[in-house]
Amino acid sequence: MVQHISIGSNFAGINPKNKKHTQIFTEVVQEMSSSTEVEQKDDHFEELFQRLQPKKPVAGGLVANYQGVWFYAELLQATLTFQKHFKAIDSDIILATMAKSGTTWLKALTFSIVNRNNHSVDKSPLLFSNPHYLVPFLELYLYKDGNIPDIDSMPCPRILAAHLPYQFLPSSILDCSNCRIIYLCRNPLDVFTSVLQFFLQNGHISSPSMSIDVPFEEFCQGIHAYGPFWDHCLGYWDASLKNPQKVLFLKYEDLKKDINSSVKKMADFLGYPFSAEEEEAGLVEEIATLCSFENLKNLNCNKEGEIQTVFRAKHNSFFRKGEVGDWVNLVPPSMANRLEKLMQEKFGESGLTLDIHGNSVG
Ligand SMILES: Nc1ncnc2c1ncn2[C@@H]1O[C@H](COP(=O)(O)OS(=O)(=O)O)[C@@H](OP(=O)(O)O)[C@H]1O
Repeated sequence: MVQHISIGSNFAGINPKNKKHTQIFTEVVQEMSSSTEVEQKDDHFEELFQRLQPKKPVAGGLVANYQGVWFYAELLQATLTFQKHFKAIDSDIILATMAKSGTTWLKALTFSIVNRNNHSVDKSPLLFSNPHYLVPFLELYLYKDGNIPDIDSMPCPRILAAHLPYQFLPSSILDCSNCRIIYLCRNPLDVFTSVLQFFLQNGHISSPSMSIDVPFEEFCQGIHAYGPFWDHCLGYWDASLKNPQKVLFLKYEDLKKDINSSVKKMADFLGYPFSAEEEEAGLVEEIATLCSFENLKNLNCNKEGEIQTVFRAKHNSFFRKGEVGDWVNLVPPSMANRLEKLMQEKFGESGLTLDIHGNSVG
């Protein structure tokens, strides 16, 4: 069945004060993920997944290792569809993260920086729409269930997101295009903690008193969606060293420490630098405040509702604590030391360092 929709709505023309218009944001992206061309379900996929001998980690569904990376079946299928059909164009902006590394924040910031001439901060669509609709996920959302979204009709620059490792991005992103990639990395203990809390909040694991021994062991073995964690970071780290014009490597902890400098850095990298007048008028700070945890968490559009990606997630579950070092409330020091040593060993001579105690270095 081939069903095309045309996405005529230009985000720039939408008035976020108008309730009907703000729904368009959500609906455009929802339609893109559901009523485009649908790829026939490949009977061989189930067979392929079973051949990979999937495991059942304590948290989340079955995962299988495909080309060195752990995937849920639905994710792997969506990734293969994405790789096959996505055609990058030069103006594309790809936001890449390991899950729970600050993706929602990165989406809000990038959307605001790039669209600042289309909407003033007090009329931002972010005030009315969860960031995951404004900047949709590729493999998790747009290409899920065999969908082939009509993303050619998305207004440019298209800002899109993926949790995929660098080498899993389609070749048109990696080789053929000048599109930019921003990668946001976060200390692995906070990632681990955030993932478990997210699963709990969304009912993907049931017991709040569950021991963390087994999920922690699995994390240290790299057995979790998109894992291993260290390969994910290193792929983008190496790419950012080889091609700094194309890949910007950021750390969550650095954003927390100095958001204004980070906003300016992102804007420069993306080719949307702030003018002296904009800086004087305080636009950098305005964007930082708009996208701050406290502001986004308290908006109705983020307090209510849920999004159906490959998984179902409550909007409010993307905004939990937003702190550096919250892992101390979950992970004992002996485990933290183990992970710290593991990271040092895995990162080796790469030059990448993540201070798991929360202070960003390197
Ligand atoms: N604006 C802002 N500023 C700072 N921190 C923020 C912000 N928005 C979300 N968060 C925190 O990011 C964590 C969620 O990670 P992701 O957004 O990557 O989740 S997801 O991968 O998109 O599901 C999650 O971290 P934890 O609080 O540690 O669980 C969120 O609270």
